[in-house]
Amino acid sequence: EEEEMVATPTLYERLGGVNAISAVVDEFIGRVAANPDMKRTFQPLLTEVGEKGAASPKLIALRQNLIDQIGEASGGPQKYMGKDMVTAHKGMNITEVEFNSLAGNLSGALDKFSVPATEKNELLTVIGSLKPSIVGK
Ligand code: HEM
Repeated sequence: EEEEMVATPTLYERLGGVNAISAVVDEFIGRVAANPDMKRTFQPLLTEVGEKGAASPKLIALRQNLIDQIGEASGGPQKYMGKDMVTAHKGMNITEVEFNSLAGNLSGALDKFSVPATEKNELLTVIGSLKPSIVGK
């Protein structure tokens, strides 16, 4: 009898690769920008985007960092080159309420693209695991 060697697709592949992840990140950023809970911490970024629009270097860097971070964390070829999560959020004193509000924006972005529950929960679990490095730093 022949043995079938079928590789289990990575979360990255099941999400649809870099194009699908980029679309989710763009939707996520739009939701975060419109979320009143995010105003406190994201004001400097929002101000720069107000001045420079889509050419804002902060916005461009954050978008790329998020694509790389989600790509790498889900098993894709990307390499996250941003700050570690503690350093990136140091001094912000991010609360659990703010963290959960942002996670809700990611969840909404995944729903917008009809990402199935299995993949959605896997990604939210990966992101949720970063909470101790982000809240209260
Ligand atoms: C799991 C959840 C989160 C992830 C994966 C995440 C990821 C990131 C990444 C990759 C950066 C860029 C780091 C760099 O510049 O090298 C960043 C910056 C930042 N994060 Fe988060 N973050 C999360 C949660 C939060 C929350 C809950 C808040 C606020 C309520 C927040 C506020 C910020 C702000 C204000 C910046 C700086 C943006 C700028 O460049 O102006 N983050 N985050």
